[in-house]
Amino acid sequence: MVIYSKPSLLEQNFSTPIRTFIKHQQKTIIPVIDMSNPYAKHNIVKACEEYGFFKVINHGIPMELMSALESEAVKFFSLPQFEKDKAVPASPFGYGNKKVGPNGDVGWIEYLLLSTKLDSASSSQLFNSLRGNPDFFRSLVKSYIGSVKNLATEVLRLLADGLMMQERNVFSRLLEDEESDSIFRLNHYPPCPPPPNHRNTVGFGEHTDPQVISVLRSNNITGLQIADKNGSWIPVPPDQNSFFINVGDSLQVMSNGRFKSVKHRVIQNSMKSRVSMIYFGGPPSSERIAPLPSLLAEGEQSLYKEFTWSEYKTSAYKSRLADNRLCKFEKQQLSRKIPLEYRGKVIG
Ligand SMILES: C=C1C[C@]23C[C@@]1(O)CC[C@H]2[C@@]12CC[C@H](O)[C@@](C)(C(=O)O1)[C@H]2[C@@H]3C(=O)O
Ligand SMILES: O=C(O)CCC(=O)C(=O)O
Ligand SMILES: [Fe+2]
Repeated sequence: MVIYSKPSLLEQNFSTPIRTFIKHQQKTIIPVIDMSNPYAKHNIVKACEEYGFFKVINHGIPMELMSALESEAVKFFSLPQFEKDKAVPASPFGYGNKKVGPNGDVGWIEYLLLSTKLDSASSSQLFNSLRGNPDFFRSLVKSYIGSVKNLATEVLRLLADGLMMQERNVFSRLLEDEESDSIFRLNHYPPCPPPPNHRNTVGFGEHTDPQVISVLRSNNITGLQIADKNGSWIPVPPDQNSFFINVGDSLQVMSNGRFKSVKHRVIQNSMKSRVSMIYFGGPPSSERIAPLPSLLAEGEQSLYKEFTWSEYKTSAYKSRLADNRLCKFEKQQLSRKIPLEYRGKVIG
C-alpha cells in the first residue's frame, strides 16, 4: 500500500519483512515501524542500528489522549507570561523559558519538565503552582505517561526479541522498575518568522538524549531534524498521529555502540506554534550501565567504562547541550594507543 500525504512526501507501508520508510525528496530516510507487523522486531533492530530513530504507527494509543494533553499544554503556554512565571522554575523540573539546562544553552522554547513520579511532593508542588485546573492536568499527564511507557517497554521487548536475547525484559525492566528515573517534557516553540539571511532559529539545540529511549509526539508543525551518519541534518516530517522513538546514550552503551544515540535538534521557522511531548525512559539511579555481555561478539571488547545512571546524570548536567557526553566514558582502544617511541613522529 502506498499512501501519499503531501506531494513531496511518500510513505510506504508494506506488511512484509521489507523495512518501511518515509521518503523525503526521494531520499530514503526514516524507518517506519508498524507495531502490528509480525516482522516489527527485526525492523526495530535495523532502525536502531542504522538511525537510532524511527516512527511508530499502529501503536494503539488513542488520538483523543494525545489531543487532550496537547490542548491542556496549549492552555498553559497561552497564559500571560506573568502567570507562567508563577510556576516552579525549571531546576531541572519546572517551567523553563528560553534557557535549556543549567549551563548557558538557550533556545526559542518554553517548557514544563517533570519527573514521572507524579505523586512525589515536588511534583505536587509543581502542579499546584500552575494556574488553571492542576488536578485535571496531572491526571492527563498520568494517563499519557502510562500509555507511552507501555509503548516504550513494548518496543524494548521487541528489540530484545529481535536480538534473540534470552531475557525479553533486559531493556524494558529499566523503565518498569519502581525506581526508574524517567522524565516527561512538554515543549512549546512559539511562532517565529524566518530570520534574515536564511539563518535558522534554534528551538532546541543539537544534542543526544542521555536516557535509554525517548518517545516523542508533536503536533503537525515541522522543526525536528535528525543527523545522519555523515552529520547532515534530515528534517523529520511531522505526524501528530504517530510517535517518534529515539535511542538514548544508555542504550548505545548497553549495545556497545551497535545502536546509535541519534543527534537531533529543533529548528523553529514556522508562524505556527510547535508543541511536543516527550517521555524519556531512564534507568534507576543505582543501575550500572555497561555493554551487555550477551551482545558482545566473541573477542569483542567493551567500548565503554561501566557507570551508574546517577554518575552519568551528574556528568550530563555539567555538560552543554551539544557536548558528546559519552566520550568521558569511552575506553581507550588498544589499537589506537601509539607506542611511546612513535609519538610525535610522522609514520608512513
Ligand atoms: C544542557 C542540558 C539540558 C539537559 C541537561 C543538560 O545539562 C544536558 C542534557 C540535556 C537533556 C537533553 C534531553 C532531555 O531534553 C533532557 C531533559 C535530558 O535528560 O538531558 C535535557 C536536560 C534538561 O533540559 O534539563
Ligand atoms: O521538541 C522536540 O521535538 C524535540 C525536543 C527534544 O529533543 C528534547 O526535549 O530532548
Ligand atoms: Fe532530545
